Amino acid sequence: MRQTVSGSWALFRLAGRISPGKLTLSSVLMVLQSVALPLAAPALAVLTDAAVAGDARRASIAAVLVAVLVVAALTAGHFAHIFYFELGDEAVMRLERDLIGLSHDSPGIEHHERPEYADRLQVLRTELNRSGWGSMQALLSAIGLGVALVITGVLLAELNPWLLLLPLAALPPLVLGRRAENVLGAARADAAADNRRARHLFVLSLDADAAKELRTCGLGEEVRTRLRRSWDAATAILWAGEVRADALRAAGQLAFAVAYVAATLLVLRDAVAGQRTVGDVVLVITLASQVNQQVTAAVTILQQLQRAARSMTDLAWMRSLVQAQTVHGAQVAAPDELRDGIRFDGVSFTYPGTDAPVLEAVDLVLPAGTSVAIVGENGAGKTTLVKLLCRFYAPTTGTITVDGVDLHDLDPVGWRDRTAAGFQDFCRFELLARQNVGVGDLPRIESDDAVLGALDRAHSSDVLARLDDGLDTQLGTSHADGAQLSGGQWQKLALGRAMMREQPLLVVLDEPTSALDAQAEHDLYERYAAHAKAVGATTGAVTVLVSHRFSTVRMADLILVVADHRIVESGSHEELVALGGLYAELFGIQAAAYL
Ligand SMILES: Nc1ncnc2c1ncn2[C@@H]1O[C@H](COP(=O)(O)OP(=O)(O)OP(=O)(O)O)[C@@H](O)[C@H]1O
Repeated sequence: MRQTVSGSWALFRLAGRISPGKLTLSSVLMVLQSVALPLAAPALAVLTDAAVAGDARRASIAAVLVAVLVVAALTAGHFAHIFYFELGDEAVMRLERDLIGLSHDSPGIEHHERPEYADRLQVLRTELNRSGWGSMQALLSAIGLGVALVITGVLLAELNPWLLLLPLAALPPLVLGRRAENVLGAARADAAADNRRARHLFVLSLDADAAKELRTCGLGEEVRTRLRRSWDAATAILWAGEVRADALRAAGQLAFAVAYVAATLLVLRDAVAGQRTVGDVVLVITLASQVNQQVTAAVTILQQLQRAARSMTDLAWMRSLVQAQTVHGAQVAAPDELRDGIRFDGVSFTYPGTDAPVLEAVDLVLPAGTSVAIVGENGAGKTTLVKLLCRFYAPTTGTITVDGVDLHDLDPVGWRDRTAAGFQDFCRFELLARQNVGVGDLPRIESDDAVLGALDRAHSSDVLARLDDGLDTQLGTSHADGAQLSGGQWQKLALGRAMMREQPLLVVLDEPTSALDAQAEHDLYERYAAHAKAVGATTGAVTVLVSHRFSTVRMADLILVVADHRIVESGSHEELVALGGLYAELFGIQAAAYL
């Protein structure tokens, strides 16, 4: 309950920040809508008594009042809707902007890879899409409903205090209605397998690709028979569920009907005894039916608010997780060039939320101006090493220093500006071809010379030859006239992107050539090796390459073999082959496979 209150309050404050005027106006209109009907009931009672007494003037005034209140009830909500719809839309946009900020504004990516973060993000995205302005409606309705319940309660108590028990009688239809929903949900779950099978068979029957095999195997009738059987089975389960659900709903309504009649009789008895008027009987009849609706609305609104509050709490949790990664305090600017290189001293790393260390007490030196290859079996920790170098994570223990400065004291933005990176899971930016590559160095995104140079360094210029408008070609399926690229072509552009920065201190290539064939990768890395030497000579850049292809790896100045959470071997290709250890074994296996 505390979460619901604090979450609702957070939502209310958000609406207030967006537009205090719209919030006030829609709150007033919602309260008006909610109180109009309960207030119409006593007006109706006065109208009835005046009519019975033959007091035309009084009856006319009461009739006008009833009409005004009923019109207010019908229209105030409509006008409120216009304002809270805008408020809700703006709130969703702000929350989405918050989410985007959470995704991008931290130097690390730890939160992205935590299952709890991913779960909450998934729920939040669904909730924002699904409930949207509905949460805002629930919030404002709750305010109006609260006032309406108080008014109804006072009027009922004034008639007879026992009538305050009426809201309790509205609970059986509610509880049994929920049970009915569960029964239907269970029926839908039970029918899901047959439903899925039927849908699959239906799609199969219409599918152009399947048409050939269905004909050659003579499966047309068989598919139809199975489809009918699956539909029949699913429908029978759903039908049985519907019947049970309807019976439960009817039982609930019957329970309220009994209480409703009892309440009416209670006042009717007093009226017969002359203690109450006919108008009071009309009043109880009107209010009692409203109580049923109010209790149902209250429970629905409460559930909506609980969901909205959970979303606000999740968002706050995600915000605190991301803020914990935010760097505070003075930051050292990235050096203009590397003189010594990058050192790992006793670096251990365990992914947050897990127990097993991926790296343990790693000591290594990546000398300035060298190309370094990292090899090891799947899951050995190669990408983890790269992520630490890119400063996506902090080591659990130990330090990584860049020319003697702790990587975590370096300004993260400055370090990223001097990092060029190509990853296996690259992005497919659906932009113009020039921009797709140019985003690798944002200030030069529109520079043809820079983009063409990067593509050349990435050995990827051939992709342009196949694009109708060259660098001006729109890429991607989200555009009607967007060029469709193969996986390898997208990857080549991504490689070009990684080559955009001309003065990097760190070049990282983490299996960025998985969609290319062995020869293409080999040719490419020959270029990379030349490029690495060139930038190494000017900025002392370290080029780090992760690859499973030893023909490529052997070109590196230094090869690191990762196994058992450590660097188990390091040296040049010749040194490691001569050592006769794990590298020599892995190299031998791959060389034999290519013979
Ligand atoms: N975000 C994460 N959270 C928890 N564990 C992770 C995460 N990412 C990787 N791991 C684990 O860390 C270990 C090392 O993973 P890493 O991706 O560094 O291996 P790799 O050597 O690059 O493997 P591959 O050659 O298959 O790409 C694996 O056991 C993996 O399951």
